[in-house]
Amino acid sequence: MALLKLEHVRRVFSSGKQRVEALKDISFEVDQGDYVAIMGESGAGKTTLLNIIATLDKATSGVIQLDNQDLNQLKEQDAARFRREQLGFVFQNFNLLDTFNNRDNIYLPLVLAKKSVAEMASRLAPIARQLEITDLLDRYPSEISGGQRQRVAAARALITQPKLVLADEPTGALDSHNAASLLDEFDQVNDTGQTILMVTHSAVTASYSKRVLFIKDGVIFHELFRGQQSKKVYLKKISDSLTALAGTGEEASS
Ligand SMILES: Nc1ncnc2c1ncn2[C@@H]1O[C@H](COP(=O)(O)OP(=O)(O)OP(=O)(O)O)[C@@H](O)[C@H]1O
Repeated sequence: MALLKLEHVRRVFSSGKQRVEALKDISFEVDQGDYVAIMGESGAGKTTLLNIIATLDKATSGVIQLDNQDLNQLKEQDAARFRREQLGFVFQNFNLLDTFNNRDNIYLPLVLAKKSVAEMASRLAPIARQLEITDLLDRYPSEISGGQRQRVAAARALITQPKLVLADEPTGALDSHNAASLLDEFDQVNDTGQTILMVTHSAVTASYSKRVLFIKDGVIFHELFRGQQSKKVYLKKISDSLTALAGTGEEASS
């Protein structure tokens, strides 16, 4: 059974006479344990889609369900709690609080959920080991590298044991070495059964996923599955698909 289900999702932004149909008709399912990358050119609707799944925005029409719960029907106060308890977020710019040390940054969602210090510590230990940040926990975000900061942010996303991790350009601010090491960690996290949905512009980043959805003008234009292919072959197919995607845009506008 699908963990996340979208059916005919549409999002229209209107202000005055202007009307933008950011998402026209999006349907897809994500099973538990899947690792899905969403790609598409600027303005394709990726952020809009991620915001709707994150309950930060509502669809104009259509159905969005996580674990059979209808997200478009959530009231704002329930949505805040839903986000805290069911979702983990990893952003391009880390979004860590500079006045908190790394441990307290990671604990924050559990503090909001009123968990005990003992429980927070016992949850953190294995995650910190896996992400190789145990020795960095007493330092502040300003005292560690970008790659390490993103691993701290990943720990904060995972510590609530979310049903779904949403990552928005998680490697966008990282050099290729740090990006590769973060994505290796994501792979291991996914191997433990954690479901991940990631928006990225990078074909290399997307090649770590099990499946890529390509969005164009608010619809799903194309889909690739990694299956048993090597990462190299999968990466080539992702790059070719991006070229085809850009090509159809040029044809359409010429
Ligand atoms: N609040 C808004 N009001 C009006 N139009 C909007 C709003 N937010 C997004 N749009 C429009 O919806 C479309 C999709 O935008 P979206 O931000 O989802 O694209 P994207 O694929 O994430 O782009 P990028 O890769 O540049 O971040 C664009 O045409 C954008 O201008």
